[in-house]
Amino acid sequence: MKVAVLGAAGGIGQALSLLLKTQLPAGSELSLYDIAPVTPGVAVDLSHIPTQVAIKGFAGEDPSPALEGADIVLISAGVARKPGMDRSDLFNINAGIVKNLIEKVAATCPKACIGIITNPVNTTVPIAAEVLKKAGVYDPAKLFGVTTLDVIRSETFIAEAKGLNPADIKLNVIGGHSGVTILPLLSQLEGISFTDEEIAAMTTRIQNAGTEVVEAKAGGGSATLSMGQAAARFCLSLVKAAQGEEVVECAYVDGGSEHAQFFAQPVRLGAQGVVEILPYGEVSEFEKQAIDGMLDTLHGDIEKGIEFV
Ligand SMILES: NC(=O)c1ccc[n+]([C@@H]2O[C@H](COP(=O)([O-])OP(=O)(O)OC[C@H]3O[C@@H](n4cnc5c(N)ncnc54)[C@H](O)[C@@H]3O)[C@@H](O)[C@H]2O)c1
Ligand SMILES: O=C(O)C[C@H](O)C(=O)O
Repeated sequence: MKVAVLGAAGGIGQALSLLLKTQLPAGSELSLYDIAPVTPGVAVDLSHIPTQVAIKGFAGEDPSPALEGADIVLISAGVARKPGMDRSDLFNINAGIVKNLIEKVAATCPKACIGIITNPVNTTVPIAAEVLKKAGVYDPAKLFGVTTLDVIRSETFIAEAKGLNPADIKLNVIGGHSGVTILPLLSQLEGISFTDEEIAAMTTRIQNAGTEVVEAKAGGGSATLSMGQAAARFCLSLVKAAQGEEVVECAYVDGGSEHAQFFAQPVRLGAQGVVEILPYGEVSEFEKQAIDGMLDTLHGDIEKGIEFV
């Protein structure tokens, strides 16, 4: 199993690469790519950690050498938010970066599962889909917007609020990955009850959690360490699924929703990526209204990505 991380010298890329170096199964290969010249050095640094995961770093304009033979490609290359910005403000720079990188993925490892972390995810994933379609290699079962950070934040905040172990919290977070398009399905939590006020406040906190980090970092970027953990969890789920384990994760995927072409919801993973896009189940009236309320934004975000390519 070979995993390529594009954007590997960045805040997320380095944290993610560290977690993968220590947690991928023995015999795996890790390939780090970034335009930053430090990237081979990041790989040398990580290579001194005693695990049976081979690691190599690549810098420069062309990611192709890093992509050769990759089974999984995780993309966090691009710019991050500063206070006062929305994720959509990153479109002008990140859309082109994702487009160029996906063209190389299409040419070099067209059968790889691709996890897009680069924001705005609601739009960069449709961009990736269009690029792969143009290259004639699009398999919707293998393209994911990584929304796992919304899931782990929900697990953390709910456990904190209710005095529980976060490991015991299991929930779906659906929609997309920005503001009102992030919807944790709190009504589905078994054995945990919330007042209407608590539901509204918890939903808002989860939706604004990215901004909470951006403001706390005061111009120094957005979530990197928690995102590294989230992306590692998602990647390790893909690896487990490839090895025959039954795994379900929420992700932003193509073609499983009545609401929008791309929608985050639970997906059952297997050796070839998505085996089945699962229904997200019963929702409360509050959640139904929240789904209706996110759709204009989500459709606009998706359209912007499709038009870009
Ligand atoms: N999906 C999510 O939940 C989530 C969470 C946090 C951050 N993000 C997004 O992830 C992205 C990266 O965030 P970060 O904090 O790691 O940023 P960062 O600035 O620390 O790192 C980005 C890296 O991308 C590299 N890069 C830029 N252009 C490149 C190119 N063309 N090819 C290869 N590498 C390139 C840079 O050299 C840098 O090392 C941002 O867009 C951010 O908004 C997404
Ligand atoms: O908020 C951001 O800009 C980064 C990321 O999407 C997050 O949710 O933390």
